[in-house]
Amino acid sequence: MERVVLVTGASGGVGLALCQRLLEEDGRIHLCIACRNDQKSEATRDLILAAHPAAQVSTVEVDLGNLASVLRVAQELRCRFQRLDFVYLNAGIMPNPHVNFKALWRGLLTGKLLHMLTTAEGVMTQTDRLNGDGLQEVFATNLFGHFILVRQLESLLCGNEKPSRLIWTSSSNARESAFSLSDYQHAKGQESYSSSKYATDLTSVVLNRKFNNQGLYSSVVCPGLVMSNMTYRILPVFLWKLLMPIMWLIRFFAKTYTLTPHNGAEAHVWLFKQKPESLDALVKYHSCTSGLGKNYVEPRKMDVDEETAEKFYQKLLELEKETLEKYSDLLD
Ligand SMILES: NC(=O)C1=CN([C@@H]2O[C@H](COP(=O)(O)OP(=O)(O)OC[C@H]3O[C@@H](n4cnc5c(N)ncnc54)[C@H](OP(=O)(O)O)[C@@H]3O)[C@@H](O)[C@H]2O)C=CC1
Ligand SMILES: CC(C)=CCC[C@@H](C)[C@H]1CC[C@H]2C3=C(CC[C@]12C)[C@@]1(C)CCC(=O)[C@@H](C)[C@@H]1CC3
Repeated sequence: MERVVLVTGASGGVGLALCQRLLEEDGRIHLCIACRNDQKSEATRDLILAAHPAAQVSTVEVDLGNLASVLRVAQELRCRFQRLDFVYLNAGIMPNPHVNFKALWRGLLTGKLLHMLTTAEGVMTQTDRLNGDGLQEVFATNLFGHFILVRQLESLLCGNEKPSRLIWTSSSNARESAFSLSDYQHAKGQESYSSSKYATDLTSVVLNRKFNNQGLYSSVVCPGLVMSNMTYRILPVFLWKLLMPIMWLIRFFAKTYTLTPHNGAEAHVWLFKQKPESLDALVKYHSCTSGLGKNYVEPRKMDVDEETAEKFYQKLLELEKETLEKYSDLLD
């Protein structure tokens, strides 16, 4: 029986490249692409089929920043499939980004420039806002919508003959100092993206602890710095055009400057081929590209405190309970 693979954020960037690369690895998979609306789904499906005419590609529509939409798509997936083998939790946003060029300059003087260029630590801030569910938009889209999706799909992910896999697109921008248990949605700070990605790392660690014995394994990856819609929105186009030659040069020093979505999907594809039992739940798998363009994967231990992870998970469960009460009419 063919493996069923669900990819969120499949309409562009890393998600679309991942879909194409997965079909190059195994043309027999059933690929289910999740996009925000049916025009995007159809356009994405057509693009994928143009390169892989014999592929089995189906579509679902979900807005991960809208809990009613997440509950509806989970119900639809439960009706359509008996099992999901891989779920790539890849959709993500970084709204209203602001780059602090002075910090980069200071980084140059203090010898921290390379670290800043690869993690954006101290370089980037964002302005977040509340979404229609009354949640912080970045937390809701990058993490909580995906968390609810996973929980609603438990019957398709747990207790199968073969293990099922969750693969979260996190980031090397995930930082403990941007995250706080008392403000886990990051309403008060200006690093909502970093906080949401750290929260993703914590969630994956706990999901492994809770679900490995039911045959569900979770991993986190960082695609490296990829030029995608998300990154292009950070600076004006003319500035990116000026910076591009420098970025290609930086690649000789910074292996996480993968730059293209194809390269960025390296760790995702590598994980597709690994036995889950051989993976380390406390490791993030980074896509890397050498100066000469060779792709490879680098495992790096994550900076996560397991006690904080457990406390955060309890908070996610409380928020989940409130959500399910609010939307009880959408549940079976
Ligand atoms: N680019 C980079 O350098 C890095 C990216 N990442 C992560 O990689 C992932 C993919 O990003 P990337 O490919 O770069 O960026 P893109 O903006 O190209 O892709 C983001 C994808 O997420 C989808 N998406 C956004 N919001 C929602 C939503 N509310 N509901 C459903 N889908 C949504 C987008 O759909 P739509 O087309 O409708 O907008 C799009 O398909 C993200 O999680 C990002 O944080 C991590 C590290 C570095
Ligand atoms: C390359 C030069 C000389 C200037 C570009 C400055 C910034 C625009 C750039 C430096 C570090 C970059 C970076 C990201 C975005 C663009 C930068 C801030 C990310 C935050 C993109 C999303 C991620 O998840 C991170 C892994 C990236 C980290 C580095």
